Amino acid sequence: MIIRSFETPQEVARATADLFVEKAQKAVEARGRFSVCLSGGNTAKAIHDHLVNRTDIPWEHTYVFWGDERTVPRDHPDSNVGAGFSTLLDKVPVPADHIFAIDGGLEPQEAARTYELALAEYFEGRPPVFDLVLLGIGEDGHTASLFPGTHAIREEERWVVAPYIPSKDMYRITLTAPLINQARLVVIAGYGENKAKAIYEVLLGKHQPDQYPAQLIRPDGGKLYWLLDSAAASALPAGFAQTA
Ligand SMILES: O=C1O[C@H](COP(=O)(O)O)[C@@H](O)[C@H](O)[C@H]1O
Repeated sequence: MIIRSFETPQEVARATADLFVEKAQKAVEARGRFSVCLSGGNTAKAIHDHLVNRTDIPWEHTYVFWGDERTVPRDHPDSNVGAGFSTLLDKVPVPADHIFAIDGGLEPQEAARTYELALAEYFEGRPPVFDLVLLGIGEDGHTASLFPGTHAIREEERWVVAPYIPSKDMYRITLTAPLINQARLVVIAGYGENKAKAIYEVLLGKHQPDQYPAQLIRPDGGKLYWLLDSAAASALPAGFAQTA
């Protein structure tokens, strides 16, 4: 695991975009395609702002998925898929048939099953291995839509589930930790002092994923990067995170 801290959120977004580009180029060189999973939230939007300006991404060989979605249609302001389009995919030349959106407008369990089928088809029945999974972190320690105290965090078999989230009073659709952990690279990006305590607990606290689900993210054979701004890293001991 590599933990880096940067002065500003902008630098976090730029560093994440740099890893995206590096991984995309290497994946296309090695396997002819790059499979990436996007996240939602403000952190994702800042990363997308950097990605739209890059001219060195092999978009025509890129395949796009999402790590989680809210149970709303794509044109709803809360939709992670909608935000992914408006902040990134509408602005870059990814072929439309390379985009695999979670359908938040469906009944939640059906949306989860439908996405599992889409993954099975894309990965030709083999366990999905994404080249890159981008994740955020919430101030309650959630990542993707793996929220504290929900059944999703104990899931060991399914690839996609649709838990009810009491703190949000809604269902979410989310990839599960075992699926995310098969990725070649996972990047958890976060900024803001409001996340500092959760980040400390995830990285240095007692192992209690039921309370801090981001503790479940430990890629099996791949790499994990935490990219934080100085505020998000402020509860970590000096020297714990590498500074840029
Ligand atoms: O609800 C969600 O929250 C996390 C973190 O969002 P942020 O706005 O604090 O960056 C996000 O990664 C996840 O995809 C989203 O659905």
